[in-house]
Order: sequence, then C-alpha cells, then structure tokens
Amino acid sequence: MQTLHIIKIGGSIANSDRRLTTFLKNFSGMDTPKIVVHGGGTAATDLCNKLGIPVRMKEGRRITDKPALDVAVMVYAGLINKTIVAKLQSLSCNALGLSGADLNMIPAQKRQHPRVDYGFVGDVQPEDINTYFIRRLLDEQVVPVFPAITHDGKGQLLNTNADTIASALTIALTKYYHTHLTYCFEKPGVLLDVEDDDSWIRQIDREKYDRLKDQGVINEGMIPKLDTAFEALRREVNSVHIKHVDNLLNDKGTELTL
Ligand SMILES: Nc1ncnc2c1ncn2[C@@H]1O[C@H](COP(=O)(O)OP(=O)(O)O)[C@@H](O)[C@H]1O
Ligand SMILES: CC(=O)N[C@@H](CCC(=O)OP(=O)(O)O)C(=O)O
Repeated sequence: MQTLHIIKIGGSIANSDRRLTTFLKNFSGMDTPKIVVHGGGTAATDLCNKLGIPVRMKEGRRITDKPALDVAVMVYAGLINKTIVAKLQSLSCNALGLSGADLNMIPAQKRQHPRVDYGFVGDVQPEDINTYFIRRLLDEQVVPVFPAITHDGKGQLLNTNADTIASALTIALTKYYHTHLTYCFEKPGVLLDVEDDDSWIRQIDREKYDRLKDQGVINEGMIPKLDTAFEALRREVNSVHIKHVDNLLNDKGTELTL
C-alpha cells in the first residue's frame, strides 16, 4: 500500500502570506500522493465584519445564514483555494482545487442539532466521499486542494468545518492507502495552557482529552479538531498529529493515541 499524507491547514495559516508560503514550500517537497484541506475562518470572519454580517460561532462551528454562506463560498472555494493552487503551481506541484461539489467529491447533509440551528452547515459521512475520482487524480500525481465547502446534492452549497472534511477524507481513503493526517495551525500542538506555547502536550488520548475539555482547557476551534482527530484514529487512520505549521517536516507536535 502507498502512503498518503493529508494535511489540513487552519485559518491563521491561510490568512498569512508568510506562513502560507513557508508551508507550501515545505509541502511541495513532500512525496506524492498528498492532499491539502484548508479552512479560512479568520479571513471569512474579517470579511463578514467588513460587510456588517454578524459572526456567530458555536463550539468551533460557524452558524451560517445565507449572507455568511456567500462569504464562506467566496473566501474558501474562491480566494483562498485559488491562491493556494497558484502558489503550488509556481512550486511545480500540480495542484487542483476542488470544492465538495466538483465531481460530487464530498456530498454532505445539512447539520441537524437538537438545540442549535447551524443554518447552511454540512456534516460529512466518510462513506459518501467519492474516493474513485480522488484516487484517479492521485494516480496521475495531481495534488487535490479541498476548501471547507461541500454540497447537498440538491443544488445547495454547505459550509463545512475543514477539520471535519480532513478527517472524513482520510477515513474514506484508509481502505486504499496508509494514511497520515496532520492538522497544522499556529500553535505548537495541543496546549495545557492556551496562553503558554511551551505547554504543548506530546501525546494525548481520548480520556485525557475528555478531562481537559471538561476543565475548559480545550475549547472552541479545538473541539472539532480533536473530535474529528479521534474519530479518524478510531476508524483506523494510521497516525494523527496536531502541530505548528513550521514543524510539518519534523516530529514536534501533539500525537493522538486511542
Ligand atoms: N488547549 C488548546 N491548545 C491549543 N489551542 C487552543 C486550545 N484551546 C483553545 N485553543 C484555540 O483554538 C485555536 C485553534 O482553533 P481554530 O482557530 O478553529 O483553528 P484552525 O483554524 O487551525 O482550525 C487556537 O488558535 C487557540 O487559540
Ligand atoms: C461550519 C464551519 O464552522 N465552517 C468553517 C469553515 C472554515 C474552517 O474550518 O476554517 P478553520 O480551519 O480556519 O477553522 C467556518 O466557516 O469557520
């Protein structure tokens, strides 16, 4: 079996030219097959603020009404996705940007929640992902770049947390590859004290995560990241790491274990 690296980059990376350029240089040097999944929450929030569109987040997910969805599609599937693809092309990396609607790659269902109406937010089941076309592209040395946008198959685009997409994609491809999932962001890993970058944890298991979540040490955007990371491990993804983007090529960062 071939080894497949799936790298998710967070909003603070996509929003910083310096960080993004460093990441893409390191990433372009990695062996294929490989996939990028990106968020862009910071840029979407900035644009919403400029346009006077209220920003509401609940447990790391954006409550997405129609104006917020329009911003999400423009920012994630448009500006950020095409910027990443162009930069990768300049590094001789044959990237292809694909929202979940393109080639029906990532069908999703509108998020159902007993108490919160998330609006146009999608949840993804790994079983629904169109692995056939992804594998065809990977076989041709193409590097797919997925933004945080999916669709419901009935013409509706949906805003989907990028950590969720990265995890579901990796789970879906684990039948065909040795899969390694890495979440890159601007912190050195999962922190015991969010104010102290030296407090990063080398390894975290589900029990420790639940404890830290109950204590409020892990909150907001880290919740979808860790929930989806543990789901990937449970579904037999070979390794999952959460690390600083500048440590992509070394072993510093938090390793998740079951
Ligand atoms: N225990 C923790 N360790 C690291 N970061 C944390 C922790 N708790 C909360 N955070 C916050 O979560 C943020 C990451 O979530 P988010 O902004 O959604 O990231 P991304 O865009 O990378 O998905 C960090 O920048 C940090 O401010
Ligand atoms: C539903 C939902 O929350 N979608 C996310 C998608 C972007 C994302 O995941 O970006 P980060 O990786 O920067 O957090 C949002 O709109 O913020």
